[in-house]
Amino acid sequence: MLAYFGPQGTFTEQAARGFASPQEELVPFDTVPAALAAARSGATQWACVPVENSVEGAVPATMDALAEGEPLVAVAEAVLPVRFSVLARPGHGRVRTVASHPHALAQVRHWLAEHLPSAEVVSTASTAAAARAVLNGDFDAAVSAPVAVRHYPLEVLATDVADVRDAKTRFLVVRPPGALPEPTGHDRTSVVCTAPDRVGVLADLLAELALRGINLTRIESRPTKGRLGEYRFYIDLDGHVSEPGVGDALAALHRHCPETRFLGSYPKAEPGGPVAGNEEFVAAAEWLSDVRRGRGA
Ligand SMILES: O=C(O)C(=O)Cc1ccccc1
Repeated sequence: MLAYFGPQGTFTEQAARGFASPQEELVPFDTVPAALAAARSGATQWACVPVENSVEGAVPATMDALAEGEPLVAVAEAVLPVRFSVLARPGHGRVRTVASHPHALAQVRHWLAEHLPSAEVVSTASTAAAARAVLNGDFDAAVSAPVAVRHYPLEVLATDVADVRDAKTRFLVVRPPGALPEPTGHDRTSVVCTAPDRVGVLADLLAELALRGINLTRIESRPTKGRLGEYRFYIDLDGHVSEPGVGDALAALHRHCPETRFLGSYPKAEPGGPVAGNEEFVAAAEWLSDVRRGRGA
């Protein structure tokens, strides 16, 4: 069973269908924390959640829920293009209210200003929650994933709506810690480090990656919600924890930030980006091991 951020008809459902085998049961949850809780408790084996968008950035609910509570580890990612459909009840009158997930609304602001300038814009928990609410008569229109019309009998007012062409959203499939996916040569590793309050800690973290030739693909900070000024750094980098250079770098991050949580090493959805010179790390580790055993110099 695979939990996903629902209800039925979200972009996340679309992403989850890409991972799941045809016989896998997909179970919708109305919030990201609820989908993750299902995987944590063992009610489902996995959970699929949105993590970031190329236009709006991180999905805070996912970031916070992965850094807190029982650990979960990503085993796969998916990147989906996002274009929206605007849906309304058949035979609707003037559109006075339009609803969607905040990430969706942020990506259609110009379209709304041009086509529905007087409509009140309302945030909902997800794009599909907005479609469901339109069906229930709570709002007049929803900005939804194109698949939503398969689940909710609504009229399509517009398709292919997006202020920014080629916007993409990245999703993760997570599960409790277990055997890691095998390295593929095009992997990503995610960690979250809670930074101790000292001078230069962020520079130290970045230097550990740079001096090993490791490509940082993302860094985000979020408050820990404990003390003002206390932050977590979410770091994504190219490579797999089983590679010596990446493993070395993660150990170094842990030395700087004892509160470092491993969030997974998994194949990248879109291969590319420089790969660190793994062979040099392997050769250096073998050389060191020989030296230590008195077999080399
Ligand atoms: O609400 C959804 O459909 C989601 O899966 C989250 C989301 C919202 C906006 C763009 C991409 C994903």
